[in-house]
Amino acid sequence: MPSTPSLLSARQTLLPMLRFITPYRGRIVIAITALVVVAGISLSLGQSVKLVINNLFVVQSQRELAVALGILAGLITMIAVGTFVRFYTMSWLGERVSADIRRAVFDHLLLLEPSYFEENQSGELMSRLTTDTTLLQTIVGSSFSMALRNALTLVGGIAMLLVTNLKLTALVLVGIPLALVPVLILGRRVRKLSRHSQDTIADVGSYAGEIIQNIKAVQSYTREAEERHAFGVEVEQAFAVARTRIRERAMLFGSVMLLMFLGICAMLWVGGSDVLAGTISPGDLGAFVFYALMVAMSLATLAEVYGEVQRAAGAAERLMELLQVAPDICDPPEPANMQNRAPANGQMAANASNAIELENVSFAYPSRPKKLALNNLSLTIKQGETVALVGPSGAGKSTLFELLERFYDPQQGEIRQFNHPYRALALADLRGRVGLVPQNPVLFSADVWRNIRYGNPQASDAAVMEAARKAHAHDFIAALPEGYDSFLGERGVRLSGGQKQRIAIARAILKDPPILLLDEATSALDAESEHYVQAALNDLMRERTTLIIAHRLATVVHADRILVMQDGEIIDSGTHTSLQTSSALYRRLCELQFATDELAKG
Ligand SMILES: Nc1ncnc2c1ncn2[C@@H]1O[C@H](COP(=O)(O)OP(=O)(O)OP(=O)(O)O)[C@@H](O)[C@H]1O
Repeated sequence: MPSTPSLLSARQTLLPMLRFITPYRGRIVIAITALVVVAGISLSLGQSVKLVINNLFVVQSQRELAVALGILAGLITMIAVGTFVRFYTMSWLGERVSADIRRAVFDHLLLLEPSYFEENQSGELMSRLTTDTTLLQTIVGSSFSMALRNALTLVGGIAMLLVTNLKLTALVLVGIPLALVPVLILGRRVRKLSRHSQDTIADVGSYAGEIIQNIKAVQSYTREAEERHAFGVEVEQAFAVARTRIRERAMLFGSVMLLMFLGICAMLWVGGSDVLAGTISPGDLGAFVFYALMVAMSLATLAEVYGEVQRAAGAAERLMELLQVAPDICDPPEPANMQNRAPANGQMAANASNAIELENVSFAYPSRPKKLALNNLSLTIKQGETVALVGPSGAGKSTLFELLERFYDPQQGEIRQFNHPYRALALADLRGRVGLVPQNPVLFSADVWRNIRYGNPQASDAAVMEAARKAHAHDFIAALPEGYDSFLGERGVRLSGGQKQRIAIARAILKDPPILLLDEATSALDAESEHYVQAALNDLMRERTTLIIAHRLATVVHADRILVMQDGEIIDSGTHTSLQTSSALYRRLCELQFATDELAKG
């Protein structure tokens, strides 16, 4: 989404950026002081050059030459020290500010609701977190101080030129506006191209990310050649954009150099003639050339830095844009006070007999606003009840779970938890009371301890092991190569489906929520796994309000109530026995879904 840079957007970008820089005012003052001192001393070097040349060619005195060189050496030492201080402080600032921005962006991302991530690819967000922040680091850490130093040298240099020789200065000053023309024209284009370039790189990243994640699918369908080609096209597109950008930058840099040095040649011609005619001293011409070179160099550097600033402005724009995305789902200004922040089982307030209520809830996913995933749904689940959800694929069972975790807000109707409307509850309170055991549990690339403790970070080792025991997971964990210290997840031990589920169940046991959302695995587990998972679930469900997306006969038979869903509506409810006579859809589902169970039973 390339945007046209405007003054307004620049201001909108820079203002929020200030909040990241102001905490380090002190260091900025130190850096700028060092910078001004160095620039001042550099400018005075011209006078030393004049002294050295005049002593050498005009006075021809060995002693005075030594004094002039001594002064020069002293000044150069001061420049070295000043440069160290400036360089260190500015680079420190660059690293610090980009680290702060990285953290702020990540912290902000964690607040955004899942639908944001459906619309924005993770690869692009990653690229913003890494590439864009690195760009900003260069700008704060080096480009900014380079720009400031060179701007100072430019102004000081022109002043010194004027003092040294008016006629020659006039020549240089004609060259400067000429050099500024390409800077302004090309600089603007560089900024636009830079944003485009970053976007295409992000596309490359997300493409590769998706393929790597799904490498098995690619290989099993032997689509390597196609993917290679498609990725090649992406990379070449990114290269083409980058090539245009660097060509513009190179032209920017080259034309400034050309114009400046042509100007200096013209000046040497005029000045050299004056020295030959005896109207100015060789020292004056020497100092003048020194200042003119300084002015030329600083102008060239400014042109280059300008291009970089444009690039970084693009990066900053994207980052600040991201920080300004307001989460749609967030805490209310004054959350309802639920007395027990995490009520233990059976300790609920006496009036909280309804654990979950849905009243005329209608919901469509933001990406498919026309299709109602839940249609005018009303439902009350009493505390301690076990309710099974059954229904054909696409009926809205998982959607109901998503709403109960408040990943989305319904467009119509209200959801309540223990008599409090969802929108009045703090998210941490609301989600703290709901435990989810998903069909495909997520394991992080961390050890077993951390994976189970995700349910409750404060839990002691003993509590983690106790939860694992209750989830019938302790024995297989103990048999892992490093027991509870074994790494799971992406780069760790691969666990079977049943084992993963038991880890997820242990996590939920540790969290100890009053409401439980269970999404049973559809894939058949082997008899032994099934037995352990079922035993673990039975332990977990005891004394909790439980809502299960059921795929197994054993589950529905034990449920207090079964809800039959179709097309986002609850079309029937009752017990297994009553539904078998009252609901045709339920009977059909039973025949289809539970056929395997019956088969297994013999
Ligand atoms: N993130 C999403 N964005 C847009 N539409 C979605 C999204 N997730 C689900 N849907 C749609 O919402 C409807 C309900 O889907 P849901 O996943 O709740 O069904 P389900 O009953 O859980 O089915 P299954 O048993 O196959 O998981 C479907 O039409 C589905 O295509």
